[in-house]
Amino acid sequence: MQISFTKMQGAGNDFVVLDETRGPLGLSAAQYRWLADRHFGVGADQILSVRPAPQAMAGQVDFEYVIHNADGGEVEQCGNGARCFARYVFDKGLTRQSRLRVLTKAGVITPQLQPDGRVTVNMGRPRLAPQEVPFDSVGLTAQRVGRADVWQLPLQGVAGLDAVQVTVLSMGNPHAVQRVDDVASAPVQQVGAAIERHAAFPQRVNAGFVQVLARDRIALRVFERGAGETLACGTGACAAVVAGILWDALDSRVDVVTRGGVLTIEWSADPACDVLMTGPAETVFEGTVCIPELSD
Ligand SMILES: N[C@H](CCC[C@H](N)C(=O)O)C(=O)O
Repeated sequence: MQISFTKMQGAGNDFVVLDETRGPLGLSAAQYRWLADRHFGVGADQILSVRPAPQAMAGQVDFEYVIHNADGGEVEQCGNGARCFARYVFDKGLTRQSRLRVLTKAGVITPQLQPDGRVTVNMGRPRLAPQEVPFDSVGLTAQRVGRADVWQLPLQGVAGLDAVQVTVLSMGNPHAVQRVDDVASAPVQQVGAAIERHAAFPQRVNAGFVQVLARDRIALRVFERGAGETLACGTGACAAVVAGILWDALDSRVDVVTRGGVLTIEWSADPACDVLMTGPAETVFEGTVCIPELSD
């Protein structure tokens, strides 16, 4: 199947963007995996599909945004992708609005294009209850740090660790966030992979590693569910700042330094309040590719 695509990146988290406004391409999980493959396909952390608003929500939302991880699995939310989504539909002339209502599996988000080229997205409120993540806490113990539960997550001797201490929350997708002294030397590959597939997370999880640099600045690395470590994770940055504020370690506006760039996250510390994320969104190149017939 010959298709056109646009390659984009937001703080180094990279995407293949597909225009499905004239109808779905009907790709299989194996074909999403092929598109994401950095050797046999195009290469990306996630595949983003731009679809029209569902008929049932005409007038309530402007577009539907569907996300697949590099492993081919569909997921609820992607923050860096949301900024690229907004940049894409505006630059392609699919909208003349600079503020959009975008339907995702996790609900409606509202990206806003900024005059300086960055994009601000209202990512909705954080979900803190274990069952909303989902996180199976049966048999696990937690201690309170500030206003957060910090769970003792047993590991079978991974990287010489018997356990890690994580705060667990959802930004529509699941996150387990731990504080480390130095992100550069943190065992992200080994420990991140063990957390991603830990039995306490029935739908797996994104594993964040946070170093607090100041009350308004953190460094962050994320081992993403279905993609491995990425240069940046937008929902991971939101989750890390929410956790840090609940730990009483951060103020309400935080610059998140990732390996691919800086994101700015704002949250007022009220669980009923939405999280705002601001960051870059860039088009890298346009292309066409012939996707092989691959079934799951
Ligand atoms: N790996 C994530 C989806 C992509 C999130 C990330 N790229 C972002 O910018 O939020 C998950 O499985 O929930």
